[in-house]
Amino acid sequence: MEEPSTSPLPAAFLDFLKENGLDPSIYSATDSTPRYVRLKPGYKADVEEIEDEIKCKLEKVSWLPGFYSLPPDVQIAGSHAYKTGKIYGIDAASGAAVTALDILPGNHVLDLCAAPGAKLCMIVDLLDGLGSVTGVDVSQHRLAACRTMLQKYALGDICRLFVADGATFSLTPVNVTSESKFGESTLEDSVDRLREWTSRKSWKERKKTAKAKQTVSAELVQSGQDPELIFYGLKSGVVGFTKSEIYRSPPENELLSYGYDRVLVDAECTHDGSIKHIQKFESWGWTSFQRRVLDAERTDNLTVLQLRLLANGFRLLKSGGILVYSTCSLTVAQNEDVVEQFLKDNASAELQEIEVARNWPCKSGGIPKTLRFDPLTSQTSGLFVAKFLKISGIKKRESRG
Ligand SMILES: C[S@@+](CC[C@H](N)C(=O)[O-])C[C@H]1O[C@@H](n2cnc3c(N)ncnc32)[C@H](O)[C@@H]1O
Repeated sequence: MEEPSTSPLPAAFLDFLKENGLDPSIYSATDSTPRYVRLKPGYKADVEEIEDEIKCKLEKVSWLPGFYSLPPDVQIAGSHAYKTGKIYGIDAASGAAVTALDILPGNHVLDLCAAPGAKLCMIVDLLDGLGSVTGVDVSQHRLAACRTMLQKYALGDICRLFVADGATFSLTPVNVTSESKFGESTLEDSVDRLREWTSRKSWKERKKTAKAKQTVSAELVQSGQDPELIFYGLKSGVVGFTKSEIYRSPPENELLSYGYDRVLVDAECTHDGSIKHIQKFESWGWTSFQRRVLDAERTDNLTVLQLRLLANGFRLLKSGGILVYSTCSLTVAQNEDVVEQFLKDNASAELQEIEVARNWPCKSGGIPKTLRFDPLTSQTSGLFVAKFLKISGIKKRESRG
């Protein structure tokens, strides 16, 4: 039996903070950190009604359009507004990371670590029905939760979701090369074109799922396995295409023209910036916390994964496109060190100032232009954010003189 913790922060976590040079006082305001909701566009007129229902005022977040804060103890999950998708819970720092992407309607966006999907929903809202979103996650059950969320908020139309390893995912956005795709196919395969997505599975698929359930490791996609398309909306560019057209990986040089306009790499991390996540271990057990968060070998593997995710997301970005890298860890190893190594490896990556961040309540990261949100400074969950532009290598050398 584990000893119940008396301190708000367990000793093991304090050691972790010390080892990583992080000041524990950033968590001192955790109990008063508000919770945040985003109002689905089009429901502004319903704010008063929502306030009446949850018996609490929705305070506008002055620096983030569409966001409202609530006292931390207010429950929204049972409310009609939540159940009908008028509001959804998303931390303001997460909203900031999505805002940094400068999304424009019509953009083709890749979300490389998409589940459970709060940021993906916000991305879809910002696209206003134009463009597409490709969500990728290695975890089947987490991505299934993302699919449920898209359906609940009626946001699935322009989305497709793949269970895949984001470090090797290679599919380009839909529609961009649609003419050439159709051009390559023959009349014979018109019968194989994908129809509207349905949750009803064919006998073959049911058999495959049942088999996968027998193996625990099958829940996470294995490296080298084909991406599994688990959802697509009517306007996501999948309907009417054949599988081979959708699964076509273009040559590397085509990516500069036909890659994604925007890529979000909200990478897997130790989640140490999210005290809510850390506190879950109170019930899960601090022994598993040691194993799942603090283990040095796991952290080393994580930083390798983060760099691979970032590099692959950037590879899939078109020239002139924007990538945002974020983690809810506050360690230098998972943030600034990853960014530094990535910039060394990628001559066409230019770290960008996040212009809209001028009035955001956050600090600069250890590398100029990067940002750090923490509970004390920002009244949000902890988050690191870095924004990159993809330029041509030649231009970068010129601009450095
Ligand atoms: C910080 S969470 C993402 C949160 C999500 N962006 C959101 O806003 O709800 C990190 C995610 O990365 C996923 N992940 C871990 N390894 C991955 C990999 N190799 N490829 C893709 N996703 C991965 C995890 O399953 C997890 O869902």
